[in-house]
Amino acid sequence: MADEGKSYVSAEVSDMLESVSFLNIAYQPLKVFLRVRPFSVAELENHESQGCITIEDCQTVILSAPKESSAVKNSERGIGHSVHRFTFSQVFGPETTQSEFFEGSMKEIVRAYVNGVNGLVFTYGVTNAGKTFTIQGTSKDVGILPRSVDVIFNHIRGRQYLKMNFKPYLSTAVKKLEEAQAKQEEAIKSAVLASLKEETESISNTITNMCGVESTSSNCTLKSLPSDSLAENNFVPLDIYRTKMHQRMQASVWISFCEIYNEYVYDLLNVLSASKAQKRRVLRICEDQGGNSYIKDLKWINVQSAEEACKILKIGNKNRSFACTRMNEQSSRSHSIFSIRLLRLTDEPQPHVLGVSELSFCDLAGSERCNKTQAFGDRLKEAGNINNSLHILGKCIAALKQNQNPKMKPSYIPFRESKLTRLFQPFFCGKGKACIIVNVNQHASTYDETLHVMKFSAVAKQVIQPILPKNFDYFPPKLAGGNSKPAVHFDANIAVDDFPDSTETSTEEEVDITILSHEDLLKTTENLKEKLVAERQSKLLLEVKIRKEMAEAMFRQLLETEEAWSNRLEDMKDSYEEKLESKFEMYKEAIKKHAYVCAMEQIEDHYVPIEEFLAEQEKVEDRENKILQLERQLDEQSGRLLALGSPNPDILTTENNMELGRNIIWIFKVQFTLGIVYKQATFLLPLDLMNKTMKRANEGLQKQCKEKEELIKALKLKIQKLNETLLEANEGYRKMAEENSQLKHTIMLKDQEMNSLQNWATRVLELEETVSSLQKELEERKKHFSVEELKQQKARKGLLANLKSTVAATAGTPLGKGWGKHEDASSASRKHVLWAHKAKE
Ligand SMILES: Nc1ncnc2c1ncn2[C@@H]1O[C@H](COP(=O)(O)OP(=O)(O)OP(=O)(O)O)[C@@H](O)[C@H]1O
Repeated sequence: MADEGKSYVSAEVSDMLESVSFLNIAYQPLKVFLRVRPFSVAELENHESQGCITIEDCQTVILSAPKESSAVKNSERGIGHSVHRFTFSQVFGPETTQSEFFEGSMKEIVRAYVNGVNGLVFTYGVTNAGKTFTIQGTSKDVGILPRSVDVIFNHIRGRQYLKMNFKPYLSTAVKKLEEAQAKQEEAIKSAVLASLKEETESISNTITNMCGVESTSSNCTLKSLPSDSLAENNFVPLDIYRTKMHQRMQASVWISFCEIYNEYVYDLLNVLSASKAQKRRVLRICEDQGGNSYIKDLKWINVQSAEEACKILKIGNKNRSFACTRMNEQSSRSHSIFSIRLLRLTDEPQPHVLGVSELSFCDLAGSERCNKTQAFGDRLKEAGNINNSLHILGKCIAALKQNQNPKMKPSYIPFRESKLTRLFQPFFCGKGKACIIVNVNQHASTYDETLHVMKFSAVAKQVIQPILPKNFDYFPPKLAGGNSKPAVHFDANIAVDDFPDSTETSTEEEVDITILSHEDLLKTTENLKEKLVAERQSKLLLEVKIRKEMAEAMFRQLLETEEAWSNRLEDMKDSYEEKLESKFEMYKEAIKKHAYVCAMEQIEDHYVPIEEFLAEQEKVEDRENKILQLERQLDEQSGRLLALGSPNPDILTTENNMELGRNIIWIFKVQFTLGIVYKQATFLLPLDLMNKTMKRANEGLQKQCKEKEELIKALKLKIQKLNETLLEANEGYRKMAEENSQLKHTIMLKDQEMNSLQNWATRVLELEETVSSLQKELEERKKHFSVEELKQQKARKGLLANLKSTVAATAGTPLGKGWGKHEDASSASRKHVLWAHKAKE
């Protein structure tokens, strides 16, 4: 049995954790929850149940491959196992209710979120595994998203900031809006809400029932929820996490909903015209100065109740890309991201922002293979894009896991290769807590896909997540006021309770110094001086520490950026090289093909099969032989004829002896062999006809000879033509050689392109130089800072001298007045020094 998903973290990572402990970064393993969905009646009837998944305990499941699965076939071939064991942060069986699941998985994240820590939850699994059910649920049985919204609104109840003049901006910033802009926001919200028809409000009604807006007690849900639903779901009150919130704090909730479909980002809250013919606008992913990704121009809608939030969820769902696959009638074909930003503001007439935290729910598209869904055309393209982005997510998780092992060479994490991972990147780099919900069904038919999902989660479970300390601003927020001027300063990860209350005053400052004696005053002055020095020293130390941390963080960021760039360059170089090589090959092939086709065409025109040619040649030789034979025969016959022309006396005697008037019968046997035909002719001729006959035979033979000669001529002509064809083929070959040389020339040009790529590499070197110059600058700044330090010390000495002389000079004057002036002057000079220092910085 393969044992997967165990935590191998402690031994490997402890060294690394020690080495970075000075940065006070908290590390915690990524939480991975498994939810097994129950069978539906139809599935049980289809015999989908084959005992593939067995829950061993609350953290372990065992997967046993069914007979038809590839896993069984592979294990029979000796590749892999047919039984696998996986461990998770927690396993939720098919009988788990929505509320139990929310309790077990989301508690920690939502609690951290309302206290200012960002959170990301995403569901991973094959189509029809219950991802959407887990996040959104049904109108009767809501999922983790509506439940989290409910907890958030219960948490901020009574302290909601109802105006819309503070709005989330970029990735972690807040923008202060003018009155007109705030009104515009209200109009946008009304337009979005108006797009939802009245009759489709069942979810939100349920939520209204659940949270019972008019009710104030924490168990209002129990009171207002329908009794049957309560019995069915064993519902647990949602607002049990109502934490002690600073009474003087207000909160404003903003919501966005988008989808990544075929690697394009779309805003699901964009109101489209009723005709639906309008094309959806594609949004871009950008980065702010801190390197945080955000979706440019994404709509953020201010919501003031859980009901409104659910309406918005419903509106977004209407615009989502669903399709009917073979495995799920309403399959999500995109990754959807529902985000809630909580702005924490001070409770003042002119509030200022204390912090922003974000909670995102990402419902990933199903990770099925294309053949299982029987996808074609658009569906196939979707499946390809879904699989690609999930594959890159898997690659990032694997690289994160590898990089946490200090013994292994750090590998490049391809966050930028897909939109999804680009948006998730900050969560894996310390922006907040992330958790993965792995959804699986128990179908035997999707066993192989489920096994794949489990393997992904086994790797994910070993990832250690860094959580940056609250005072460590790794992602410095850009802050903008009404006119995009810097307005408010806050740290996204600082909890409200951690903020010092600026309105509180020290009791010491409130002492009336006019009632003190001269000695007491001197003592107080001395005390104050000491305190001042101590305070300054501690501030300086703090500043040095902060600067050091900042410098280290910056340096690290620079190194990371440099590494990322050089990796990217390497990748680009490799891919260009690959592309060039494949193009060369393509061109080569194309030219070869072209040349071959041309040669074939030429040959086809003049083609004489070699067998035919040889047969013709044989025939010619045959006929030549026959002609020779015939000539020889002719000679013989003409010799005989000549002999007959001067008759032998013996013969004549014999002839005389023969009957007069009787013709002498000469029997000639003329054998002709013309071509393939053998002809035997027997002539019985009277002597006087013989000459004529011979003459005719001679003529015939001559005619035949002529014919043969003509045939020979024709054959010679054919041979000549064949020779010409050969010459042409030769010419074609020569042209091909020429084209080949042209190709070589092209290759040379491509080589030059390669050289230009090498110039890129030189640019990398230049970048390195820039980094070193930045380092130098940093050094200089440090030096500068120490010089400033010296100056400040001098100013401080001058300040003290001033103080002394003023005390001496005011010995006879009313104390309060002189002291007050002196205080003003010294604070002015202090401010002056500080301003000068800031300006130099
Ligand atoms: N825990 C559960 N209890 C009861 N029914 C469930 C559960 N999980 C899922 N279902 C039901 O299974 C079906 C498929 O679930 P769902 O649509 O959530 O799958 P999915 O993984 O989101 O699929 P896709 O990726 O195709 O969108 C739905 O009808 C849903 O109601």
